[in-house]
Amino acid sequence: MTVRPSRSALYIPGSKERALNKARALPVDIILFDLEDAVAPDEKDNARKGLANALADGGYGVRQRIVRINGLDTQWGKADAAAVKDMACDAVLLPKVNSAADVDALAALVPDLPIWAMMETPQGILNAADIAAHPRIAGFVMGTNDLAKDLGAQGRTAMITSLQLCLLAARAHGIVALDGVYNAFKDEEGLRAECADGRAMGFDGKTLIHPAQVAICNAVFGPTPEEVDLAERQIAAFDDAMAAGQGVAVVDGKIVENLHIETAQATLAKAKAIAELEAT
Ligand SMILES: CC(C)(COP(=O)(O)OP(=O)(O)OC[C@H]1O[C@@H](n2cnc3c(N)ncnc32)[C@H](O)[C@@H]1OP(=O)(O)O)[C@@H](O)C(=O)NCCC(=O)NCCSC(=O)C[C@H](O)C(=O)O
Ligand SMILES: [Mg+2]
Repeated sequence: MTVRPSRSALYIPGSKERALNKARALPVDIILFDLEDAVAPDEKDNARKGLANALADGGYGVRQRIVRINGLDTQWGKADAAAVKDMACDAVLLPKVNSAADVDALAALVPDLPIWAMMETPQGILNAADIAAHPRIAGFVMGTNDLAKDLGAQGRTAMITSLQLCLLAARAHGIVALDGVYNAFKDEEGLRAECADGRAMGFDGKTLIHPAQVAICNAVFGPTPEEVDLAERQIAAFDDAMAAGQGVAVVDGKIVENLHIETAQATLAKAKAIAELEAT
């Protein structure tokens, strides 16, 4: 089983040279190089050029490099799409995706790169299944700030239906799903709780805005030693049960069936992939 960890995805403003440099040494799984909301209108053209140069210089190691462009309905979107084709990146992230037709429009301009979709508009959420089914889509990124704005909503509870609709769509179509950002970047306990909530919902990881958030996010979205130990014991107990002609084992007073073994194997595969990543 091949697994690519997607625990932490850090936004880096494409216009901030120091942040672009710092990211080369951060233990983050995904870098979201931003040309959209983190870049002021007057800086857009310079940010596009500076980002292309930073990516060409390299040094981002095995981290997945994803460039968030401006929407194609903005004055910068088409130039971003044209530029991203030649950038040394792994995927392109389209903001404010409303429909699969929006993905078609970018796919026509950028023929080769996988496309990720920001899920952050009411229309986009309602069309999540169609968007996730698009053959070029590789991942969803929740945009909870824009969504809260458009819904006139406040707080995590107001996001739950939208988060779950996107997760259902992502799981139905086998793509990655990343939770939204936690804006209070100095509040470690609040971040930890929201990471745990996102993981419990089924997200693969969380988007971040500051390097100080990376360690907590990686820890919460990675399997704990206890989870690895349980997975190993479940697999061993199930193997013994099968050898004895039984289809069910019992571990820690709970039944273990084939479906639990699939989860246990996924846990071990994720732990192995993280260990390999962290050894590089
Ligand atoms: C939030 C910040 C503006 C804070 O910046 P700053 O005051 O510079 O923080 P620090 O002084 O604590 O920084 C310490 C060092 O870390 C580097 N740094 C800071 N942020 C980043 C980062 N994101 N990536 C890499 N490196 C970073 C600083 O350069 C300092 O380095 P050094 O001087 O060498 O020690 C700032 O963190 C920031 O701009 N964050 C990103 C904001 C952003 O990207 N916003 C857009 C994405 S969120 C969004 O749009 C979600 C979605 O669309 C939605 O709708 O919800
Ligand atoms: Mg947004």
